[in-house]
Amino acid sequence: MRQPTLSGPPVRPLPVCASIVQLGQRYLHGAALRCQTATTKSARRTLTIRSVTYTDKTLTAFAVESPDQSDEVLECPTLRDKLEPRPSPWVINNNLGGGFVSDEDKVALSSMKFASGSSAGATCVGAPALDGENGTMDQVCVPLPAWGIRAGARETIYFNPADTNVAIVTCGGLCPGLNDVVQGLVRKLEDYGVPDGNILGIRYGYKGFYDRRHKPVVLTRKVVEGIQLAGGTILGTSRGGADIREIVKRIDMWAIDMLFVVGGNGGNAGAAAIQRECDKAGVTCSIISAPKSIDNDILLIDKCFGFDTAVEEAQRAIMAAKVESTSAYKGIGLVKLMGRQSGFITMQASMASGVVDVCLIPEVPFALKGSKGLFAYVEKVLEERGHCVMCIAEGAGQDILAAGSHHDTDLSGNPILKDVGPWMRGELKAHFKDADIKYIDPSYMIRSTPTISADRIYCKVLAHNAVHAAFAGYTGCTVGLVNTHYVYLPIPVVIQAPRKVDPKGKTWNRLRASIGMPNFVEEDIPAECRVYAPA
Ligand SMILES: Nc1ncnc2c1ncn2[C@@H]1O[C@H](COP(=O)(O)OP(=O)(O)O)[C@@H](O)[C@H]1O
Ligand SMILES: O=P(O)(O)OC[C@H]1O[C@](O)(COP(=O)(O)O)[C@@H](O)[C@@H]1O
Repeated sequence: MRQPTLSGPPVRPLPVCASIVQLGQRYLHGAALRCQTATTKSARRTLTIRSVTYTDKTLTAFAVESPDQSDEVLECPTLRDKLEPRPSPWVINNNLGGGFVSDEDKVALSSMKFASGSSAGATCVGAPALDGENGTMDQVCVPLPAWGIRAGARETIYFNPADTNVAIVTCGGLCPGLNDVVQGLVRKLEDYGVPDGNILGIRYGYKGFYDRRHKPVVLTRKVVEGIQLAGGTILGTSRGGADIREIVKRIDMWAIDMLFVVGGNGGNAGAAAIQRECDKAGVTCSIISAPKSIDNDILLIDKCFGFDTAVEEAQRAIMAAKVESTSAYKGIGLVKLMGRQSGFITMQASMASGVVDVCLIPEVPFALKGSKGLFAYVEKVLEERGHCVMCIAEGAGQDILAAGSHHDTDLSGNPILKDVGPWMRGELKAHFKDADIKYIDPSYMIRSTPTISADRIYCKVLAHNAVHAAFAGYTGCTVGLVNTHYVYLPIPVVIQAPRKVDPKGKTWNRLRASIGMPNFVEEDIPAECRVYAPA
């Protein structure tokens, strides 16, 4: 495995405060970044943190300090020293009677205390601070403080709503819930008192800031009425084209006070870069993100919006595969789902369905041939059950089908993978001559659907909390659900690497146990302990 390369100034060990892990050029921030931690405002410390590059095969987990031993908070930067404090418009009725969140409120970033590293699913127990010199390179343990900032409406705000100009942009691939978030942002901004005409929707992603063909549109409560009922994004989205200096020029020119970015790892890297450029150029604009990823690959947060909808929608394809495969002699139903480097949709959709026999994800390598290989197992399933349902993530098996070949990248720098679905169908056909193989690829159908109720609520709360964050004067900050509580997190912390399924974790283990699936490579688990050992 490739070793990390370090950049930035000489490093001293950091007891708290995350290090920035970069994935190749895509997340290259250049200089070392800074983040702040504090127990109290007076004790606020600024720590220089270094830049580290890991391979995208590395699993990143957080070594969170124990809440009973530390008061340290993972702080977000603020613009407060440049702004005038003023009372929230809801002070008069104590926020409709619900009260306000204090800046001193905090949420524990970890709700687990493992007895030891041998507890099921334990990660980073007793891990020394990150880096490649310590620990394995399979998992990087990034140290984090015990607490995060609690999200929500503050009693003191730092922008005058009547004079506030706002921009909203959606970036990257589609995901259910984009319209819900846009609607939630606009409604909450108007609730604060931002006037009609002051909220701009940027068209087709970041490039909409400066592409003359796509002028921004004005968003009002009326414009966003009912948009949550449709999939996609009314603003449009795109990959690539994030010219940060041009974007900051427009932010300055249009006197934008708040920018809301609805994006994934890439869009958030862009948001972090915009925040740094604003800082450098002396432009006072609060940059807040709502983390979006259908792959569910944002670190630290419980899940991304739209993920539950995607899992739900995937059921239709999996059920079709079940029906097709059971209706044929030696039927194999093969479903490919999205997931470039993270197999969350495939794993959870397989688990939910109760009909999947084989689940393949990018995080878990497999061999096709040999006594412990995939085909030997499918043979056994066909013999015993008469049919086989397989669910495969788009990033699975790339080490076999793309071995030695070069990956092109899309406009945002994401690898364009070899298409595992048709490849797997071909391999199955060649091996199982008399099997009836039906292949289903519902990828874009899944990402373009409107949200189910749970996601609809999640999107609203994320959007509302994003608006509260901006009015509270935070910047460079994202909103996420952590252990079921809403938290403000510094953007660089959650985009250090894509979040991945832990092959040794409980969720993957639970799936394997429930579908009775072995690993398809030699493994160090004793034979008698394997869930299923093909002869
Ligand atoms: N490291 C980066 N710095 C600045 N902008 C970036 C970076 N990575 C991606 N972007 C921009 O963010 C936008 C969305 O990125 P992309 O990877 O396509 O989707 P997502 O936000 O869903 O991960 C694109 O316009 C892309 O150019
Ligand atoms: O064809 P597109 O639009 O480039 O998208 C394909 C990719 O987008 C995703 O749906 C999500 O990607 P992002 O999070 O980068 O937007 C991946 O699962 C998939 O590999």
